[in-house]
Amino acid sequence: MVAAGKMPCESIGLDCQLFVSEQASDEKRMQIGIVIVAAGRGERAGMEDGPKQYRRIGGSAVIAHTLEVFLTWHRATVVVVVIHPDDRDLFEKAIARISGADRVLTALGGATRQQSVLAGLEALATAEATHVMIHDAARPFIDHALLERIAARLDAGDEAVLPALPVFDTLKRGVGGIVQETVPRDGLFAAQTPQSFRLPTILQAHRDAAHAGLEAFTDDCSIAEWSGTEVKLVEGSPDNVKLTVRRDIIMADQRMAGATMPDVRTGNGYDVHQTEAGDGVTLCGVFIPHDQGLKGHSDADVGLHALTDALLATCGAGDIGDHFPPSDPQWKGAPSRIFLARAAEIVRQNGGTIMNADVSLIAEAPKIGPHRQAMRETMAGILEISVDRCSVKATTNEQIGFIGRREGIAAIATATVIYRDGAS
Ligand SMILES: Nc1ccn([C@@H]2O[C@H](COP(=O)(O)OP(=O)(O)OP(=O)(O)O)[C@@H](O)[C@H]2O)c(=O)n1
Ligand SMILES: C[C@](O)(CO)[C@H](O)COP(=O)(O)O
Repeated sequence: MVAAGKMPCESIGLDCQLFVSEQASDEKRMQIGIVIVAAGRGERAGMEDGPKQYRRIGGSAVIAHTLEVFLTWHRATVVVVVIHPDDRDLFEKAIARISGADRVLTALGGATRQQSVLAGLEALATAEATHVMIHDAARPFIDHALLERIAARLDAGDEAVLPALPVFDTLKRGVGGIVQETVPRDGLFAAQTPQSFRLPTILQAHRDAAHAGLEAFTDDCSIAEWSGTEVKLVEGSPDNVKLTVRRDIIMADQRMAGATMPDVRTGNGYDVHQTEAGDGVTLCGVFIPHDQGLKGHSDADVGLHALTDALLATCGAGDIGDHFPPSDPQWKGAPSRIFLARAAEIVRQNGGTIMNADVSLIAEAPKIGPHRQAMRETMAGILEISVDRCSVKATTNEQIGFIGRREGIAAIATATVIYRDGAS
């Protein structure tokens, strides 16, 4: 249905590219651009932890959730995000892991939401869009079903569309803590976003309002109403709440966390060391008396080396040689538990929880079975996880090849890690 392509553009704020999609013929007449306003300070939510649109809910910034919904909606052509000039770093960090984020255009916002929207509309006007959906970054629970309901109204020719829900509470007007009157709620609706328009209509209305010095509009439909445009109501979504106060963010975090798919990653590792004359080998942290030793810069523990690589692989952190180069004399004869502990630390620093560690040892001798439990307990101790999450298996090489000739011992390992925030 949609073939996405890139088109270079002049960025207003940051380097960027426009996201352009070729619509199927039935939708070709309409190009729906998106403006997401994210330049507010979020004072009502408290500024101690930064503007609310960059606070984390369910492991990602609020704005990342919002943006993802639009970037994955097949009818969105151009996406403009309006940011505060002080928030460039916060924005880039927040969207770094979103697929398609490199195709987002940014503009710089103003002191009021109204000014920020106008900046976004002006940016959109330079791109190919016939219609626009204007959305609050602070409404991360927007969904495709609501976008489709609104788009259907635009397809039908409506100039201005407002998603809204009827007000169910009894409404009071109060002054100084005293109720003055009960306000009839019949016909009253709570306005949501994305408020959606034919682009030339709302752009002109916004420009006219600004020229007239009218700066107190809190939403875009008010401006359309002021300009004499008929605004059609569509049913909003009860989930599409705006995060306004601190409690909203806490609730949103709990809700997102419950809904977020776990980010489960697996990594594998392999290691081999040559045998040499000696009196024993260290495998998975356990010394086993034997008629051979293992040659290596450290203690040559192939099991823990393979597992170290497997863990590093779950967060793209390179391999054991990157962190503990064999050329570095400080690792001479080092116990390999140091390497594994460091890999576990790196995983945790990236937001990972180690779920499982599995090592297969491939050795003609010594016999591993009698030591397997001690090995599992050693691994569990180093990784600080329970023993039932650690596994050690062993096999001979059926007397074939270098392992079969007792010239070396090898290990392969698999690690499973769940990441909360996405590894960085
Ligand atoms: N100057 C502004 C003010 C608001 N917004 C955006 O408009 C949306 C809705 O505004 P609101 O919830 O009022 O956000 P804030 O202005 O940030 O909040 P507060 O009034 O509590 O400071 C938010 O996504 C906000 O970032 C904006 O882009 N530019
Ligand atoms: C646009 C809006 O989200 C619709 O409900 C709302 O008007 C923003 O107003 P606020 O007063 O800045 O919260």
